[in-house]
Amino acid sequence: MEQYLLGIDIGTSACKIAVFNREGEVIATANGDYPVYYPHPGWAEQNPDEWWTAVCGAIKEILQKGSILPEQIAGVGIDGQSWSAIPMDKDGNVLTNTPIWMDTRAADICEELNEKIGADNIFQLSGNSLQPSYSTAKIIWYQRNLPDVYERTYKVLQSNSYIAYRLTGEFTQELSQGYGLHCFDMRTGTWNEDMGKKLGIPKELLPDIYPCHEVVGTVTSKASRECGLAVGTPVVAGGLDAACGTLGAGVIHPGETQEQGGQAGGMSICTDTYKADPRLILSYHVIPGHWLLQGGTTGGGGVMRWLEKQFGDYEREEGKRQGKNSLVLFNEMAEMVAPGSDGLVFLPYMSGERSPIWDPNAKGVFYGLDFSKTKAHFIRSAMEGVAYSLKHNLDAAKEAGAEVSVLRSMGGSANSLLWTQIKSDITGKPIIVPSSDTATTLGAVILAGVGVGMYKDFEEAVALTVENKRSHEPNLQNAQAYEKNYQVYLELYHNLKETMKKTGGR
Ligand SMILES: Nc1ncnc2c1ncn2[C@@H]1O[C@H](COP(=O)(O)OP(=O)(O)O)[C@@H](O)[C@H]1O
Ligand SMILES: O=C(CO)[C@@H](O)[C@H](O)COP(=O)(O)O
Repeated sequence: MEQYLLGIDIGTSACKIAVFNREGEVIATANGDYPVYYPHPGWAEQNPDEWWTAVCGAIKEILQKGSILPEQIAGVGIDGQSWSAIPMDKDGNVLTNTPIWMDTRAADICEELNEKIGADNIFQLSGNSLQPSYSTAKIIWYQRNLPDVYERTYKVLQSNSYIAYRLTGEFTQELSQGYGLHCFDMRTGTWNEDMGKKLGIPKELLPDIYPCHEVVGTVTSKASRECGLAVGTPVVAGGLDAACGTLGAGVIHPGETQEQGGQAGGMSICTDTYKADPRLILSYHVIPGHWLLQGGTTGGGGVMRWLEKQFGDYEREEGKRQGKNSLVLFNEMAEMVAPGSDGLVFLPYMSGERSPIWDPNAKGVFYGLDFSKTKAHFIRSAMEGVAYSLKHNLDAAKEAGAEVSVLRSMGGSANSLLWTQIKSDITGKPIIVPSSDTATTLGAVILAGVGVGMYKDFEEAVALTVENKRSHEPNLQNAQAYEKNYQVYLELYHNLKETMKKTGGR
């Protein structure tokens, strides 16, 4: 009976489940959707129980459609979106929806803590500046605004650890998501009790930390009844989605870099020495002894999803007639517009903005409208705006001493040849695409495979499983149009920053 590995990705737009064989071939995939709730400006929440329901549905589907026996699954790896803060009671109940990585409701708390503790003291320990998107201030927000929830909280979990809990009944934290909390010492990978006290986060709320590939438990009989996996199937601690996607894109050596096009956009540079910058994001990689210097916008692939939802009724219908995805039609339209979108420039700050500007008041902007502009211009300029944010982050990383030569792209946006080419042209970097939709689950599966001993180590796993599908070289003919627009992009935010504060948003 051939043995397989199962990967679970708790993405922002959906959970993605995939079963792989040892060689990294996809045996079957299934997705399960769930909503993001935006109850107030600046808020963005999800219901972790809805993640679990979607995961169970997708696992059952995958076992059935892949004709896979539950006993064939040798191990499970889970990755998840960053910076959730799931308050759990002792019996394993979720006490309220979790604010997700886009949520900026705790901006005032961050200002207060930065003032009181010293922004630099926080950064020196955690390698990250204290910003509302991270998990830290969300916990303090519960304390102040939902005291009943806070009182009943036994442990705070992250997205992937929550699914690990539902599968195994174990409360855990793994290294790569430690960066969500500013009492996590980024040099030693341990909780720092002293900083926890200063921030107001007692150590008791935080689970023990495990290496990402360590087996933390096995599937319980309750979980088996709910999701269909066999009782006793080993589950590893798992990791951050960006870090698993980085591993699944084959990025395991210093200097290698992943480009991420999920709901969020961004990049992750692999380092084997501690290299932090307050404008960027620092986490542990999911492979031991390595860090990821990351940059991330709030408006990555999600911008295209949003445009499609708001303005894609016609393409959705037409797509059905032509047997094409509406996003494929969006791509075809954008290809008809010249590089630079005839001067239409987009700022992708769709839920405030994360690195490198860290501004919860930042807003999305289309600049340069006139009567000649069409829907196709909006689509292309949205793609270009996301690519400018990538360049902005890469430039900040270069200033921090992390030089990048090649990008390895993953995530839904990497399905688009046009968007990937635009990113290559705007950054001036060659881009390799190993796999777009399954890189992240592959990373989770590699963790499981190393954890249960199916692979000797990460080198062997990556050599066996990661395959380059296509590559893009930067087209320098487009450089001038893009460079001009990039300067406008930078100036727009600079000039609108104060105005953005006045128009609310949080
Ligand atoms: N052909 C395409 N062209 C442009 N964008 C695409 C295409 N296919 C998928 N996407 C984008 O990919 C995003 C989903 O990527 P995914 O990696 O699945 O995200 P997440 O992990 O955040 O749920 C969507 O927001 C969608 O806009
Ligand atoms: O913050 C990060 C990585 O540090 C983001 O990548 C989020 O984890 C969201 O990921 P997606 O759901 O968009 O894949």
